[in-house]
Order: sequence, then C-alpha cells, then structure tokens
Amino acid sequence: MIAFENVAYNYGGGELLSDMSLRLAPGSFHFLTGPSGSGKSTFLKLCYAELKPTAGHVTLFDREVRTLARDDVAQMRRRIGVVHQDCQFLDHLPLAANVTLPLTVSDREVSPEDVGDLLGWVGLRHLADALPPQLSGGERQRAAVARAVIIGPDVILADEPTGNLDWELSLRLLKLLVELNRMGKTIVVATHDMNLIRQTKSQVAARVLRIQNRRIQLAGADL
Ligand SMILES: Nc1ncnc2c1ncn2[C@@H]1O[C@H](COP(=O)(O)OP(=O)(O)OP(=O)(O)O)[C@@H](O)[C@H]1O
Repeated sequence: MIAFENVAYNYGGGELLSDMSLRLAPGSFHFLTGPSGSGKSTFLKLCYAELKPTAGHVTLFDREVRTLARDDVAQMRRRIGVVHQDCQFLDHLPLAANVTLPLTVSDREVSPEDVGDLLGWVGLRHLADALPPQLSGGERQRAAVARAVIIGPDVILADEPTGNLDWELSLRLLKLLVELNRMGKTIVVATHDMNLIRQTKSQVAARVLRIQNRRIQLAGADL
C-alpha cells in the first residue's frame, strides 16, 4: 500500500532520512516514534506525497510517487486521510462545515445525516454548529479525525494527534484510530508517547517503527 525503497530525504542541509526501506501492508497499524527532530513529520509527508524523496522510491497504491503528475497526487490524496499536528480549521465556519470541507473542495456531497453520524462517532454531534474557537483541544483533535475520515480513505496518517491532550483524552483518540483499523484502514500514528504505544498495543496488533540516526527500524519487540 505504501512502500519505501532505499528512500532518503534532504531539506538542503544534509541528509535527514537515509536508506529507508519498508512496506506498510493494507490494514496494518504502525506507530512511528523517534526523538524530536528525527524526521517523523517528514516521513509522513513522504507517505502522502507532500514531499518527494531526494533518493530512492516511494510507491503509493502501486504508483511511484516521482512519476505522478499534480492531478494524480490529488487523486491519491483522496485515499489518504491526514490528521495534522496543529489541526487547523476555518474559524468562521461551523464544525460540521469544517469537517465536510475535504468533500466540498472536491465537489462531492454528503448527507446531513451522515455528517451527524460521523460527528456522533467522535462524540461531537452536539457541537455541529459550534465555531472552532469554541472547541477544546480534545474536541479539535477528534474533529480533525472526523475530517480525515470523511473522504473515506484507505490510509490514515496521524502526526502527534495526542500532542496536547491529557492521558484520558489521548486514550479516547487512540481508540478511534483502533476502531478505524478494525474497519480495515491502514493507520500510521507518529507519537513520542511510549505509554500510549504500550496501552494501544494491548488492543491492536500494532508495530512500532523508530527513526534513529536517520534510519528506520522496527522497535516492536522491546516495548
Ligand atoms: N521545510 C523544511 N525546511 C527545512 N528544514 C525542515 C523543514 N521541515 C522540517 N525541517 C527540519 O527537519 C528536521 C525534522 O523535522 P520533522 O518535523 O520531520 O521532525 P519530527 O521528528 O516530526 O519532530 P517533532 O517530534 O519535534 O515534531 C528538523 O530539524 C526540522 O527543523
């Protein structure tokens, strides 16, 4: 589904990621960890073709990213939902409109009932008409998951989705991602939080990828 073959990335100041080879199988759940600044966000950007590798090959859904035209990338992104580190919303639009924005911009429609059900699933049905500045941190993060899911993606990439949340809210958010995985979605979650990884590993067969010294390695066994 997502494959890296000898991938390297360099922002211009020396290699940040080197010689990474891996395959994320359909329906798998991976955590991505590593020190601050090690390149977790960069890795995720390579996974959704926001960045193209400076060496090696990234293949998304059997297409080599480097060969994709801009329209192909847009097409590909419809299969990948991203929960960004700093989930940004349009402050003048109610929550329901923010969550459906990815569909609106691609001229697709969704019924109000379906939006209500999706907001209900993340526990925000009662806030459908609220404006983003009125939401708490945890509510914003759950709204970001709903927005990533509304396009019906095969893959969900979450970049520190629990960064500003307390333990209980973090577990609640991870539970949503575990549920999505049980529905067959491929999940990658970047996080520093080892306790969260341990807790989640008791619910789902998650593997742990660690970026260290520019390389990626499987770190599951020692957690
Ligand atoms: N657009 C950019 N241009 C130049 N350097 C960048 C750019 N984006 C990130 N970097 C640098 O690349 C390195 C890795 O950044 P990245 O955000 O991928 O790390 P991270 O592991 O996600 O960090 P954190 O855990 O702190 O969020 C950092 O040193 C960062 O300053």
